Amino acid sequence: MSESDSSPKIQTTIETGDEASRDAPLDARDTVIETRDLNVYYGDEQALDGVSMEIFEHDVTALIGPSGCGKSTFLRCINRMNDMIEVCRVEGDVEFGGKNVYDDDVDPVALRRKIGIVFQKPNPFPKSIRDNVAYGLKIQGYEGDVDERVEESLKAAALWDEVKDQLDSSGLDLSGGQQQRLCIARAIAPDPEVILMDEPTSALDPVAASKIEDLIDDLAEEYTVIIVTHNMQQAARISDRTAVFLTGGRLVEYDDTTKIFEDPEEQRVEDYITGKFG
Ligand SMILES: Nc1ncnc2c1ncn2[C@@H]1O[C@H](COP(=O)(O)OP(=O)(O)OP(=O)(O)O)[C@@H](O)[C@H]1O
Repeated sequence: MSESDSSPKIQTTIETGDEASRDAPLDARDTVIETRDLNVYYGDEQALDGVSMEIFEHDVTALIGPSGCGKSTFLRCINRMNDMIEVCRVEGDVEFGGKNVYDDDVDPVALRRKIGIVFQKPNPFPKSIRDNVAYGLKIQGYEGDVDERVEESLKAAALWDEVKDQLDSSGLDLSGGQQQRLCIARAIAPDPEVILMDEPTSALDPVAASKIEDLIDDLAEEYTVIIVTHNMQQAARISDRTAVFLTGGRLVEYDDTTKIFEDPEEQRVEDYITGKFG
């Protein structure tokens, strides 16, 4: 059986207690993802060192830190994108909705529908706009109205008004910012719980980047968003909580974004944020 036609093994609903929403105070949000003592190696090189962290529902969580400190590695562990890197070895737990995503009975393809990912460089398929968004739906054997879902996803990605009359044109003909929103629509279509974003605006001009930032705020009404960014102003602007990774793949401080940027506990974090290194 191929990965794509196997039935979803990952739990697809998250047990939440009280009605959680973006309006809930930060300390009242439910845990969606929890890592415990996560260690990741590429061959002999350790990229993450004992990372234990909870991600909360409807949060925008920013992962910041200097180059090579393991932010992208951490992000890719959450939906098992690191499985595709042969030399990569993961130890420890990554729980999503209470289930360890590294358990043998978890289907990584089903997991990636629940935890979508958007990369730094927009990477639409060389297909029509419609087919780009419908791609995941077709793989999962979606039984609803595909065109309706494509429209909903493009609306949720703030792209519908710009492309509704050209759904059969190639996704590659769009501008960089539009291509990135198309990739966001593609991630949204299978109805995920979590959207991972790895520096989603760093390849875009400031206007296109600002549109994506606004969109992230809207997306958090519906989804949980985890974003890697090198741009500290961006982290401060758009995130609820910020995790600071430093050299050696260690999570050094994780707190409400305001606390991290205004009054961090760790001198090293203050030094990093104020530009003393990094
Ligand atoms: N595919 C890979 N094969 C081997 N080593 C890797 C691979 N990907 C990452 N690494 C190493 O793991 C460490 C962490 O890299 P990672 O890309 O996770 O850091 P990062 O904080 O996201 O960096 P950046 O901000 O530059 O994107 C680095 O030393 C990097 O060289």
